[in-house]
Amino acid sequence: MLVKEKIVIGISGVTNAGKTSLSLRLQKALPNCKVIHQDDFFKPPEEVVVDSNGFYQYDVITALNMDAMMNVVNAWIKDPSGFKELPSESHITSQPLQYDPDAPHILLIEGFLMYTYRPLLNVFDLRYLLTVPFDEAKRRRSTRVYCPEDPPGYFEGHVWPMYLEHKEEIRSLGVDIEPYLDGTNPPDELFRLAYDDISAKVRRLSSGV
Ligand SMILES: Nc1ncnc2c1ncn2[C@@H]1O[C@H](COP(=O)(O)OP(=O)(O)OP(=O)(O)O)[C@@H](O)[C@H]1O
Ligand SMILES: NC(=O)c1ccc[n+]([C@@H]2O[C@H](CO)[C@@H](O)[C@H]2O)c1
Repeated sequence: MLVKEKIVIGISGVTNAGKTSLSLRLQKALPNCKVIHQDDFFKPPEEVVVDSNGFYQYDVITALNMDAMMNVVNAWIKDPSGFKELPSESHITSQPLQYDPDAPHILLIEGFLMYTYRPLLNVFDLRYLLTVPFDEAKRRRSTRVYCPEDPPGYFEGHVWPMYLEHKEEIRSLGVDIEPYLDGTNPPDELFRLAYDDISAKVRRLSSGV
């Protein structure tokens, strides 16, 4: 008998910290686990504000369709084993890769801007933050192609300052965060650190001891 049958876990952190890679690995290893990616809910460019430098303001909450994201989250909360009420399952991984009828359902939500958005903040049972320093985040980001592409100076002029503001807001709100995960760990080590911490806490939350 489970004390808690549904557990929602946040994997947040700066751009390119490794959130997507880590979440997909965790999904393969955790029982009854699905993943939602916040990046799937960006508004189209024509709905994103452009500042006086010509920078699209992508790294703020208004660039995301959070109502649509909350609809998917709430659909999982209502019925973690199916999404019959949604027209499409495209914004959530379709099926868990590990089944265990005696284990709770787990939802991993990964995204860069989640712990200052109150409707989502209150849904999490566990909140993780992946950190990487400025130089590493910038280096990794320079290997990626976003749509629209990052213009010169975008990382220093928009992405990183917005991240710092977000981190400060998390601190000032007093949001509870699990021990930070160091995203500069090699992928296997990072996975092991996260998996061990999450599985111990899921066991504790679901059994009530
Ligand atoms: N532990 C790691 N060590 C080194 N590089 C990593 C690690 N994890 C991911 N990467 C690399 O960093 C880049 C970003 O990874 P990933 O997409 O998982 O991060 P993210 O935090 O989801 O990024 P974004 O917020 O931009 O979507 C990729 O090029 C990936 O190969
Ligand atoms: N997915 C998108 O529409 C998009 C477009 C431009 C930039 N981004 C970046 O994604 C990161 C979060 O993963 C943010 O740092 C955005 O700048 C996303």
